[in-house]
Amino acid sequence: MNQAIEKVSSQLAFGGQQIRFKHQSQVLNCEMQFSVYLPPQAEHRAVPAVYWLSGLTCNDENFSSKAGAQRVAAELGLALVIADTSPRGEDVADDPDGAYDLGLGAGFYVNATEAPWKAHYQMYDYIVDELPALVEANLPLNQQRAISGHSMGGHGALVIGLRESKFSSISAFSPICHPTSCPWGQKAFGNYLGEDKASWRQYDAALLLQERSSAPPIMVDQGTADNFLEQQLDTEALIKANQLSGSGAQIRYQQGYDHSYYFIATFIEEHLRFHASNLN
Ligand SMILES: N[C@@H](CCC(=O)N[C@@H](CS)C(=O)NCC(=O)O)C(=O)O
Repeated sequence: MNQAIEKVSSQLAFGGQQIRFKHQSQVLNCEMQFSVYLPPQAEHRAVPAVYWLSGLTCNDENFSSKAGAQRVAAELGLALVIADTSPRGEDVADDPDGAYDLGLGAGFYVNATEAPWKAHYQMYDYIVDELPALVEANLPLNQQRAISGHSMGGHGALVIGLRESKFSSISAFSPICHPTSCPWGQKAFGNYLGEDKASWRQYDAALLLQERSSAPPIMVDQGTADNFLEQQLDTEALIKANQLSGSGAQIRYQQGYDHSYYFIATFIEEHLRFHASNLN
């Protein structure tokens, strides 16, 4: 899968480069964009990468412009690989009513099995296989990887990190911890995966974690003033799964923080230092 990537834009930041690329995705069957921060160290050697998965309504630019992650990534010599949240393009299926929680901007990091979604919505394989192969073939990255994300992307990071050994540590902000039992998850999985709920389990972080006897290092931060906490995120399910598995995930409530990028910007430094300590 050694395909070409084309630079769309590039800015200098903290001595490194914040770059946006586009490419034709074989897995998603459409043109995609993603962003990469290359720290200054990447001029001289291949560096490890933290993959970032964003939440509902986002593309690759929310994190690059709002999280303020570049300063610490430059210090630690970490690349940031920032993905989009769904396939894109005029022929890509979307929610018929234009809802924000299904279709464009809401791929949920699953491989859809149901029409009309399955033609493009293969985000699990895109993040696990195509994107790492693409960036490692074209950019000065070594094969050391960590994965992180926010909300729907926190769900994606936990699920992918628990299932795939290629990521050495996992972190999440405000993740959707138990999507098989919340409205966002049930709507998305019902559409993308169909009514057979057995197929949903492979994409539920709480269910995956409780079945594990060990897991990679995990750090989760959840704000107590997050409007989505009660109805959608179910951090308590992840805490119970962590106790059942004994896998030692750090799951922290942060008093007074909400669901926004101000929360992410506050704690991203701790997450990047956590990943760097596990990558080295
Ligand atoms: N639009 C939705 C919420 C969408 C939302 O909060 N998206 C989060 C991820 S779940 C986000 O990161 N938004 C983009 C941003 O803040 O830049 C609503 O109004 O209920």
